[in-house]
Amino acid sequence: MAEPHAGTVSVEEHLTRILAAVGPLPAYPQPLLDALGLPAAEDVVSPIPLPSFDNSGMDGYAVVAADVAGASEETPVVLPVVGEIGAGQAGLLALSPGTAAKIMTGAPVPKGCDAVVPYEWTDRGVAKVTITQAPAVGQHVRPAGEDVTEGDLLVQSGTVLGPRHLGLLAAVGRATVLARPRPRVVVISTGSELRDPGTDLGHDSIYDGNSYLLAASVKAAGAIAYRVGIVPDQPKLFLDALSDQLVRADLVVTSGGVSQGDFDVVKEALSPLGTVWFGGVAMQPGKPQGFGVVGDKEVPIFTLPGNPVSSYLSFQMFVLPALRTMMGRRPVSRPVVRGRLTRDIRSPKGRRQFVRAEWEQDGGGGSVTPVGGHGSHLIGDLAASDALVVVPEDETYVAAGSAVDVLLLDHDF
Ligand SMILES: Nc1nc2c(c(=O)[nH]1)N[C@H]1C(S)=C(S)[C@@H](COP(=O)(O)OP(=O)(O)OC[C@H]3O[C@@H](n4cnc5c(N)ncnc54)[C@H](O)[C@@H]3O)O[C@H]1N2
Ligand code: MOO
Repeated sequence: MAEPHAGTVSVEEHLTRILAAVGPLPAYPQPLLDALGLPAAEDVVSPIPLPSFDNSGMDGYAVVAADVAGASEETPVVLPVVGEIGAGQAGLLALSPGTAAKIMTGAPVPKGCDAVVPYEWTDRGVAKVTITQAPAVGQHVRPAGEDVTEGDLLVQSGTVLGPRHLGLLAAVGRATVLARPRPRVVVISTGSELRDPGTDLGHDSIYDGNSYLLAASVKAAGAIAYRVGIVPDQPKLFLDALSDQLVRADLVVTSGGVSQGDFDVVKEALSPLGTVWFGGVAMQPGKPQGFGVVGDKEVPIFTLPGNPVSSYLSFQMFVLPALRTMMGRRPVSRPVVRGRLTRDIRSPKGRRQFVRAEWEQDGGGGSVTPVGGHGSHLIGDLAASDALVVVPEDETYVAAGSAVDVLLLDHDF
């Protein structure tokens, strides 16, 4: 892990320290459905061709095309029916000239057969069949290897596995695919004022929104969230909860208790360990931050500020890139797009400000409208937003109409 650093740092400096301390989790063969949304950690080549054998594309009769070449309504061809071939029940291995066999869609075509006559071109006869239309050579026969050849590269390492990839891997017989596991993330909310949603609220208490905000963000990132119950502002209880949870954690995220208060439990509990840095990052919201490692296995821990918007933003800027690194996803940080600002913005000097906003796509670009105030407690405004306008540290005013950097919060990347 990187040496703890003192004082206020830039967003980039903080992120660089984090990414230096977090690496990809070791890949292992995962059942296909567990790998949905994860990048493949191997090049997958096909062990078999697809189709894997010549098979019928229609329900009908397997024939030798030359036998029925002259068939028409006026000059029907009658052939004896010598057998029936259902999908997955191939009895007949070869077809003699001058005969026909019933065949179902997907069933292997017998040797000697080079066309299938669909039922609609026949009288559907059982002992003998009358054929009134001639198939071309090869018609309705789906040849082996038409789709995929043995040895074809099906999925390149790094491809994020979606339904179509997983369907293809199953179709060639793969039961598992090598992928990095989803990080298991323990989310702990701290604060003696917190109550669980669904319980009664005292005059001085609030509902614990953050553990839901953060755990849902973890899940949205493709990782596994373990939301731990609320921990009151007592360092011993916090350390107990943390050590109970470390056994199942690849990463820990806490909320609250990291600024300058008299009861800042996370800072008080973890500072003596010497493995977690606490300090300011030059951003708003989200100035008070902490990052380091805990436990024998040096599990990375992010101690995020308690104000809901600060917590969410810190997740987006720091935790999300760490999780994506662990899963092997690229890019690790949300891409910046450019948009046109519809209203003036004021911003504090020396801190990069992230302004909650609504994005409106128009043609090739988009416009972006700030939502609500700057306060980092305004979770209502956060929920009404789907974008963040990024105002650089040295700018204190951005005029309506300016082109600005924007982070789109609901975009998959
Ligand atoms: N004297 C100073 N005070 C504060 C400073 C400072 O520099 N000097 N920084 C302010 C900033 S900026 C932030 S951000 C907050 C961060 O404080 P903490 O991380 O210690 O968080 P708490 O004090 O525990 O809580 C802050 C705020 O958020 C509410 N909260 C906490 N947890 C939750 C939760 N799970 N769900 C919903 N809301 C939560 C809490 O009730 C407080 O209102 O510090 C400033 N103070
Ligand atoms: O930095 Mo705090 O997160 O502004 O409210």
